[in-house]
Amino acid sequence: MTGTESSPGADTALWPAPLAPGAVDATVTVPGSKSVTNRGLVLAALASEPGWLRRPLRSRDTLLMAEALRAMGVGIEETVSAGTGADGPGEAWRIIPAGPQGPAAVDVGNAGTVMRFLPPVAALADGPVRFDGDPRSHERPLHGVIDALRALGVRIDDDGRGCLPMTVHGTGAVAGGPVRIDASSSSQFVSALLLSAPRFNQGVEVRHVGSALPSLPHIRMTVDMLRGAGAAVDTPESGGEPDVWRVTPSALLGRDLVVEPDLSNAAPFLAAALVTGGRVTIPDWPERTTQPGDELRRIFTDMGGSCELTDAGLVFTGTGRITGIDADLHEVGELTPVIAAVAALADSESVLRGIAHLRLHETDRLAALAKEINDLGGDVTETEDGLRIRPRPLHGGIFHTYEDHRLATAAAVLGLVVGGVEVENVATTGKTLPDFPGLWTAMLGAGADPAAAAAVSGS
Ligand SMILES: O=C(O)C1=C[C@@H](OP(=O)(O)O)[C@@H](O)[C@H](O)C1
Ligand SMILES: C=C(OP(=O)(O)O)C(=O)O
Repeated sequence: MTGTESSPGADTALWPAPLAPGAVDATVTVPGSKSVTNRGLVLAALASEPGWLRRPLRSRDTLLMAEALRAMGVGIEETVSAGTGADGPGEAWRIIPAGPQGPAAVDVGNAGTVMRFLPPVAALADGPVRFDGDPRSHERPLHGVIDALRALGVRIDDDGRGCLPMTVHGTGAVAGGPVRIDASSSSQFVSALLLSAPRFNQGVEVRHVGSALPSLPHIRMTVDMLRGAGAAVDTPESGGEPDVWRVTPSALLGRDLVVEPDLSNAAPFLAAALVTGGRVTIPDWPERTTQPGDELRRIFTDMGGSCELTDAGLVFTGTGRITGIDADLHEVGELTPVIAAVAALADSESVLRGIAHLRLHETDRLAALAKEINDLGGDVTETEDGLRIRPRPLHGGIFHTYEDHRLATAAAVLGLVVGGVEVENVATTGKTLPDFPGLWTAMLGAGADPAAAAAVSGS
């Protein structure tokens, strides 16, 4: 497998988003979590014994992570497990730790998790590791990781902008110790340092200095998974200082981990129930999780739906009525595009706050959402830290996606109830969601007619 085989490239093809034939009523099995899969791969690669990842996400971001670890000498075998119950049947990856070794070359694509989580791993390699990726990877911030590793004694050659491309000159060991970083532009800086820290000679003490950290649930996920692999971690929530995390040096255990469904990628499917007044069931929704997507239960309930966690999974029901919200999405920023799409279809204004850092995601998500929804007749304005969305009747047209998977799924939600929405480069959803168009049309069943949407737009 390679990460590049599902690369979105500069695809300008248009996908006629299918109109919903009526109220959606479907069960949708959502593939595994990107964030859990990529943390699981890194921790397994640094462990002192082999481990398993079951039901891993197989998408561009996770295949790039696997390829990069292989390039550094880690063994990753893909098997199909025939077991029953929680551990099978299904795909399972066996990870055999080795190295890490250089020289190696890593293609990060546009995966934040790969470009941020792997430089500390490369610092432990016994040779140089070159990092490069999509053009957008040259613009996404990496200074928190670069500056921290340099402060910990690691040599890095870059062009001085705090971004890719760069080469990390691993020497086989990292001293570790205390480090201060400004992670206000991405929580992934903190997660990156913590994930490799058990293998640093002195572990690490990461102190965030700067304005508020985004995406705290993702840092909790990092801590939770580190502890699951046997690491000792002190956090602000476990009685430590605010904005300080400490990891003690230790061996990491090889785990047998079942990856939860990607709850952020459940967003468009739940939104389909909300905007069509239908019902969608997502099997295997965890009772407890660190995934930010769990907040969808509260957010989409506030927007007019209702949900119940049953033995069959999360059952989410819409009434057809959609209410605007005033919400701080600072901790759950990756949910924004789909929430913005739903808000554009609501019966009252929405204000989405606390998400200025989305300007540095796959694309400038605030600018892109405002432009694309407005081009369909909407009224979206950018605020200093988010979006103000005043619902207006929308019409069909091309929705550009800027190689951003979440822009494409947001457009599909609009297309359920707005005739003639055409989504540019829907293949970009492959960053985290394999075969999104297939899952989407299966959800809509036989009644969905993509041609109808294409006909309305005159394409
Ligand atoms: O650690 C992770 O797995 C992620 C952290 C968040 O990044 P930021 O803190 O950069 O927003 C999130 O948006 C991203 O999709 C995944
Ligand atoms: C911001 C995201 O991804 P990344 O891991 O590339 O930062 C995202 O998936 O919404």
